[in-house]
Amino acid sequence: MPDTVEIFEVGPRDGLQNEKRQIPTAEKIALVDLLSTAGFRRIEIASFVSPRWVPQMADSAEVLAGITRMPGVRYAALTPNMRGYEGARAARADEVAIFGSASEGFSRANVNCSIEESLERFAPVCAAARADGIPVRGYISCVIDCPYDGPTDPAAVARVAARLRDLGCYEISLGDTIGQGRPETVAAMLRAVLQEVPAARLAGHFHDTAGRALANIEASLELGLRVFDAAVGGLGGCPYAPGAAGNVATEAVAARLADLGYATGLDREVIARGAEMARAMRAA
Ligand SMILES: CC(=O)SCCNC(=O)CCNC(=O)[C@H](O)C(C)(C)COP(=O)(O)OP(=O)(O)OC[C@H]1O[C@@H](n2cnc3c(N)ncnc32)[C@H](O)[C@@H]1OP(=O)(O)O
Ligand SMILES: CC(=O)CC(=O)O
Repeated sequence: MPDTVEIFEVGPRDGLQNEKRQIPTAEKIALVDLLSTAGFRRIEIASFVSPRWVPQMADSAEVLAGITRMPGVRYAALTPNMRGYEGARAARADEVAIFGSASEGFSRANVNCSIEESLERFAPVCAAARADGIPVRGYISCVIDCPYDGPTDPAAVARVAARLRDLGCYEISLGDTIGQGRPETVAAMLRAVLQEVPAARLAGHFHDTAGRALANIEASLELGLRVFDAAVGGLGGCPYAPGAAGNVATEAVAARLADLGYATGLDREVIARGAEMARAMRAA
């Protein structure tokens, strides 16, 4: 039996959030509906953040209302605070994600508060989600390098990971937001985090800015990670992380995992069509 690796598709959220053209809601829904037939178990499609900060995600409730929900697929949404959580719950997101940072500079630029203040905002979100039976995923951005503060100390990532674990996140996704990781720096960061959180509750989230995302995924596989975030067509970036190029492309991760002998359960032909659709959305 081949070892199984899950790809968590984030294209409709992380992929599209940075696109300059306001993509019509119908196009987003069509992309999600296609991806829903590819075999993903989780797809991140929405973000209940300030529409002034991220205008592209302003139609998140309409996207959640318009998709055809595929049984067995969980549709996820980012929720930075209680207001975001209430929006996601009303729109029937199947799971939510809180998103913190390992670096103070990025925390301030992205969510307008310190790391500690962001964790204070997340606490009621996690409590409410627990009461509602909605799973919460946690992100940590800038786990390797920060566009404002420079290299990130692995111990800082481990500290935030422990806090997200204590808040009840079922999984913590480690974001190399500006794609500067190398296999050796990724391994050093993971060794620190693994002191606090087991590999079974971690995911890798690599941007391909420097073309090393696949090598960084391989380094993470060696340390036991079996979930990786990716975006069809390599879409993506963060409006508050200068230099953050696209997420690692889902089709490239699926191909590399197949070459390495891992099963993903994905239909690569559907993913290829999703990648084409994503590229057309970007080119329009
Ligand atoms: C690496 C990544 O890709 S992470 C994802 C990309 N980054 C993001 O999505 C971060 C976006 N950031 C934000 O939306 C903001 O920084 C916030 C909402 C998290 C915090 O902003 P703050 O200014 O500290 O919040 P504050 O509570 O003072 O509200 C500011 C404004 O946002 C609105 N707001 C606050 N929370 C939300 C929310 N969840 N949804 C919609 N609007 C909101 C407020 O009503 C207020 O509106 P106004 O400007 O019309 O008066
Ligand atoms: C929240 C994210 O999208 C993670 C990251 O890229 O830092």
